[in-house]
Amino acid sequence: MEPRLEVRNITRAYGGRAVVRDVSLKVMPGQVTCLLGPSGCGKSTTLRIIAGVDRPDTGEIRMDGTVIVNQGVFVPPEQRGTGLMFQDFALFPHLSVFDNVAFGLTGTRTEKRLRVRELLEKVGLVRYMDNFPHELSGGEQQRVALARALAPRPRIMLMDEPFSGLDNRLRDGIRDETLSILKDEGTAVLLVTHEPEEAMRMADDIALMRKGEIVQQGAPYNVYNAPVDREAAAFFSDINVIRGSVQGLLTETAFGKFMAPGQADGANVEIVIRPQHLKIDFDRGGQGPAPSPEHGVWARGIVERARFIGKESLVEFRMEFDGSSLKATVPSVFLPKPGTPLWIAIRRDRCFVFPVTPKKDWRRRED
Ligand SMILES: Nc1ncnc2c1ncn2[C@@H]1O[C@H](COP(=O)(O)OP(=O)(O)OP(=O)(O)O)[C@@H](O)[C@H]1O
Repeated sequence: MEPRLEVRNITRAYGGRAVVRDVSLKVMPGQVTCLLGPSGCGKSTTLRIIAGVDRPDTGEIRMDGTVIVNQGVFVPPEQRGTGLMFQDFALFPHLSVFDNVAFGLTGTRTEKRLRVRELLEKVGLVRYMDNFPHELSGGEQQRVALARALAPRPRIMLMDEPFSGLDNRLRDGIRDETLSILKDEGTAVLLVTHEPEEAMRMADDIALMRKGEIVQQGAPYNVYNAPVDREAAAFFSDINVIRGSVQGLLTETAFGKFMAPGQADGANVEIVIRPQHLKIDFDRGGQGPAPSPEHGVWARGIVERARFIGKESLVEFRMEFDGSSLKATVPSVFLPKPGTPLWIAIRRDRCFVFPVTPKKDWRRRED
């Protein structure tokens, strides 16, 4: 199938600093693709280039196979068939809800009326048709903005952090509602967000961006469960990191041996594991549980802190073998006292082994 949108190798620099580097991505018809990454990584610039309000220095963009941007071609924004929705959704304050939604529509009066009604029914706001934006709540205004953007049946919706201005309590509901309307309309969507939870909730496909580059693109399940590197893993959740060096394709650690395929002897590696994939067991008089193929060797840690964080408990340990700290999450309420010795094992099927990279927290804003 032909992609609805295909971006090929676009780059963009401001004042000599590259903010979009060789970005390629595809959005398939009817699919929601999330461009996910920390603040400042170049997501909005990429979206602006696709919308046509900025131009790439190099690269090409195609819509349904037709070139809309390259070195010799530049289709103006209004001819691209894109719908736009931003955090600041800016309805026209002097126009009624009906006229806001009808704004970009062409056709006869009857055709326009039918389309506006259809969309206002979908977003559940027919009764506010004659009201003005200031008479609506933030969530309702958001729904009008969605109806307005969808009214001319765009080939693709470009959405830049459209939910970040909304109250936390409203946000999940509005996200789900928006997604079902987008799916119902069969619109392809490229949605920019810095929130992994939002991307996991909305996307059929996630393009993970960092420092101007797409580092991984795939289904949410794959991006979460098969991250390309430690930073990609850390972008979605807290992680634990255990270090080791490789001998004969294996890394020896306090938790036993781990496979390190493709790594040379002497290479330093990091074993990355999410807190929900640590196993905890009781001290049993200082013996701990016996090793098993699934869990490998158990290691003893001392509880430093335990907190209930809603649905699960987060327990922090100081490990006896090297004084490092590890975090484990446990479903429901499990609040051992600080100082309690417990044993920890690692789910072998859920850890990732990566070559050592310099330490950096990608959730922070990039300079
Ligand atoms: N018109 C511009 N002139 C100069 N620098 C710019 C311009 N637009 C963006 N930048 C810089 O490019 C980098 C990427 O910005 P961009 O807005 O694309 O990032 P982002 O990932 O969308 O971040 P955020 O979520 O904070 O908007 C930033 O360092 C920003 O300061």
